Amino acid sequence: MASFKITGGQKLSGEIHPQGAKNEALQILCAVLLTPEKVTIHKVPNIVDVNKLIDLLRDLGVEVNQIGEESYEFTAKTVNLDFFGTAEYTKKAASLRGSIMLLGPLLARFGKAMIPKPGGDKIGRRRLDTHFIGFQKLGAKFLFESEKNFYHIDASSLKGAYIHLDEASVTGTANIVMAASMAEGKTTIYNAACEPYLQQLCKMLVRMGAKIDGIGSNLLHIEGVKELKGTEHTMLPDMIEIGSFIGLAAMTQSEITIKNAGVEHLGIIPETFQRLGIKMEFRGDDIFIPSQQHYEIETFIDGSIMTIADAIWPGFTPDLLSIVLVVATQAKGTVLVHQKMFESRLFFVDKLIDMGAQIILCDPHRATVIGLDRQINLRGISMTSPDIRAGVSLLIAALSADGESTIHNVEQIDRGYQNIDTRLKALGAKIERVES
Ligand SMILES: CC(=O)N[C@H]1[C@@H](OP(=O)(O)OP(=O)(O)OC[C@H]2O[C@@H](n3ccc(=O)[nH]c3=O)[C@H](O)[C@@H]2O)O[C@H](CO)[C@@H](O)[C@@H]1O
Ligand SMILES: C=C(OP(=O)(O)O)C(=O)O
Repeated sequence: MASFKITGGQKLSGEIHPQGAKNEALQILCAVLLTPEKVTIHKVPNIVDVNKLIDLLRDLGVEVNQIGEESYEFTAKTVNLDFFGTAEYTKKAASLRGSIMLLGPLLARFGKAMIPKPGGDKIGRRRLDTHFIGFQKLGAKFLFESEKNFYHIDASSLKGAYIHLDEASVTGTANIVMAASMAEGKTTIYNAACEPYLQQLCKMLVRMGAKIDGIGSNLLHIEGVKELKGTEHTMLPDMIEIGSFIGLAAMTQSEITIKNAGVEHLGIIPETFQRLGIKMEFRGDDIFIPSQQHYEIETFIDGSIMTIADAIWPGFTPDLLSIVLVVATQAKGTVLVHQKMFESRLFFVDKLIDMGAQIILCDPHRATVIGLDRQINLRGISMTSPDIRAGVSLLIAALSADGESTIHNVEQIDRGYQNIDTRLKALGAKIERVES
């Protein structure tokens, strides 16, 4: 397990380039299985989860060719379905969440697929009903081997259907869209998730020959086609990284420019940080965050305490709530952070409390943060990163704190942030990676 040793209290400065979006990459990589033709993908982030998925594609027989630092060609001419039966598949597929999206394309193209219970962050219950109910509506048969935690799906042919999703699941929508893109006839998906990741996936599928209407909304109409062809795709900048960098700049009083941030795709993210009082300027497609000694959390119009809650897109993504929470610890004012989707994502606040933050964990979903307005600095401690976003929040807290901190289990952070220590060191951060 690797750790970061961090000496806090340094102001950072300079430019940072966001990586390609992790959660988009996981969808796009699975989609290469939909065609025997070559798919070229750019801005592929070099992060653990994405590299694991590329490895899995290779194991499944996909020809993988890295043609640049962040660019790959994938050709799924033949796919080795026997690999499903191997212990290696079980081990690898179970180690990340994104592997669940192998199912849709495999079902569409080969009529069968199987997967162990996927991994990903342990942030509460992460059910998969939406995925399997959707496949069943398209005519697939579904079997769950509970002793092995293994899901099997079979469909001699998929037929278009009307599907009202029980919840707007991000990966569930991606899976069903990919399966429906080659099903016979028309599929309607209502209550679809429409995060930029999904908009990007749908646009890519359309370039491959799919017929999809309603992209960007929660009502998708898909007319199945017999085959899909190759294409080229470029990932958007990672909006969660961008939000993390905005929070990092404010918390450490740093002047940072986030280059080529894809501002038009960030939805309500910049505005949410602005409501915490953080100043930023949009310079073309860059976001400039000036060094700020103080930032003051707004109240609602009636003077009541601000609540920041997650919601499905175009609401505020749950993946940035941990960052909002940590940034609020040094703001002036009070905010209620309400994590509606996941029930174990706020428990990391006990570490922030140990560092001196004023937080009341009201229940597993809600935490009230009373900002210190820099009257007291956080103090460095030793801690363990419980999940990817809490990990980065603790890193931000440690970079702003007095003294030294150690963050263990930084593999969690590496799942989603490309060379984060090296990139932050280039801005002046004091971080040392210690392998043990
Ligand atoms: C690999 C990947 O892309 N992971 C993302 C994906 O996970 P993933 O696709 O696994 O998450 P889902 O969208 O399925 O659901 C997330 C959670 O929200 C709940 N839920 C969802 C929809 C809804 O209308 N109501 C509701 O309560 C679900 O029960 C679940 O607990 O989307 C999540 C929600 O944006 C993000 O946190 C994850 O980073
Ligand atoms: C929860 C996340 O990832 P995953 O779904 O891969 O666990 C995340 O990216 O914040």
